[in-house]
Amino acid sequence: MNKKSIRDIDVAGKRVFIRVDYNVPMDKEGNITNDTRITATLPTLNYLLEKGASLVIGCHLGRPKGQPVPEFTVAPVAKRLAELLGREVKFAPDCVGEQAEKMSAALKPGEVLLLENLRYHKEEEKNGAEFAEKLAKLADIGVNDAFGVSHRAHASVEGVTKHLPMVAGFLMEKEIKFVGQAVANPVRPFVAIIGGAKVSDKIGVIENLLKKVDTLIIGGGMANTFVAAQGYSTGKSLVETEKLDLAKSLIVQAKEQGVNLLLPTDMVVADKFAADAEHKVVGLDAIPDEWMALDIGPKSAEAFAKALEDAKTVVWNGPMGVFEMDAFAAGTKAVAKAVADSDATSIVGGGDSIAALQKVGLSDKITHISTGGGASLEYLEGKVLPGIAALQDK
Ligand SMILES: Nc1ncnc2c1ncn2[C@@H]1O[C@H](COP(=O)(O)OP(=O)(O)O)[C@@H](O)[C@H]1O
Ligand SMILES: O=C(OP(=O)(O)O)[C@H](O)COP(=O)(O)O
Repeated sequence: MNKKSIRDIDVAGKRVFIRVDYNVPMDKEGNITNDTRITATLPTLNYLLEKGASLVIGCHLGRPKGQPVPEFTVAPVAKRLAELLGREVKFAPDCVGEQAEKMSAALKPGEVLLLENLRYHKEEEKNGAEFAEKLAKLADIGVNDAFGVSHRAHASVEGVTKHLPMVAGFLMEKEIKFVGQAVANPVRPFVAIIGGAKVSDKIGVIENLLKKVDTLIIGGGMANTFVAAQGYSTGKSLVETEKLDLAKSLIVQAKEQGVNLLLPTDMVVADKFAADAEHKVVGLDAIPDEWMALDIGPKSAEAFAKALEDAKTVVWNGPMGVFEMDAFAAGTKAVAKAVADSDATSIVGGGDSIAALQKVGLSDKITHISTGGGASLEYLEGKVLPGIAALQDK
């Protein structure tokens, strides 16, 4: 890596601003259901603390759209982080401003301060210069250990580096190495699997992925837009109507480029978005008007698993269905098992994808679990991620 890391800087007695990706899955009561994204940063945090730094940690949770929405407070993260570090984690109720400045100025070596959700301010996602400057005031040096957010040119990821020199943490270094290696010269057949719910965000990467992979499997919420694009009626399923033309064009591009594009041929549909919903398996031409597709069906799962049998490189982001509810977890489970059983080099990324893998107990069968979903897809596309580009050169 041609970027500086925390090994290249002296942090003794300094306040270090660390951007992390603690966008962890939570249940309705606000309990963290998977803390991989927190534990993955512990080597960086412990190293800096041992070297005599104090830490000002910035993160986001969900998409509160620039408002202080209580549901998205990172207070539960502060509690879990304190347990994992075995030391007190102070909490600043606003990530910028007088109180945050006072709290960060009072930090002694070895002390840790977690800032409230950065996305409570709209300037974070807009990469506002003033906001970035306010964040920079909180520390002497910056560290980016948030690979999962490095595809976002946000203030705490990109803008802040104009006021605070920023270097890579150990997690960032590891992600760049593993994701980069696997996709630089992939052993073929190379299969990418895309699912999940962030359709408008991630459908854009497919065009470039088609130039790299031999097979592309699409499931989860992402598949519904492709199903609708083929002319089927999708009832109340999650569909990005603005992306229907793009989906149609991607189906054509896959054919032209000789990529084996696998879309679901059957679905598990439900009468509501709930764990106790009435549900059944239907063909694509039989999705009832008032129902929604919440998982791929068994025939699709079988076809996807078959396509993974002889894969040599697999990159996967986004669950095949609403795996958090048992009735809609079978598709994700089947694909996870097929990836685990193959002898491919496998990279599975994304907060919910990691949680899905752990739920089915197959995490240790994956070559690299990446903390970034969208970030690893964009890295795989060959894009320069703004959060990485902004780090100090060696
Ligand atoms: N058919 C579907 N309809 C609605 N939501 C879905 C569907 N399939 C999967 N999901 C949801 O997608 C979410 C994960 O999407 P995403 O954030 O893109 O993945 P990741 O966090 O792994 O990057 C999960 O919470 C899952 O419930
Ligand atoms: O969860 C994340 O991405 P992912 O769902 O692609 O893994 C990151 O925290 C980025 O979040 P964002 O997609 O709301 O910018």
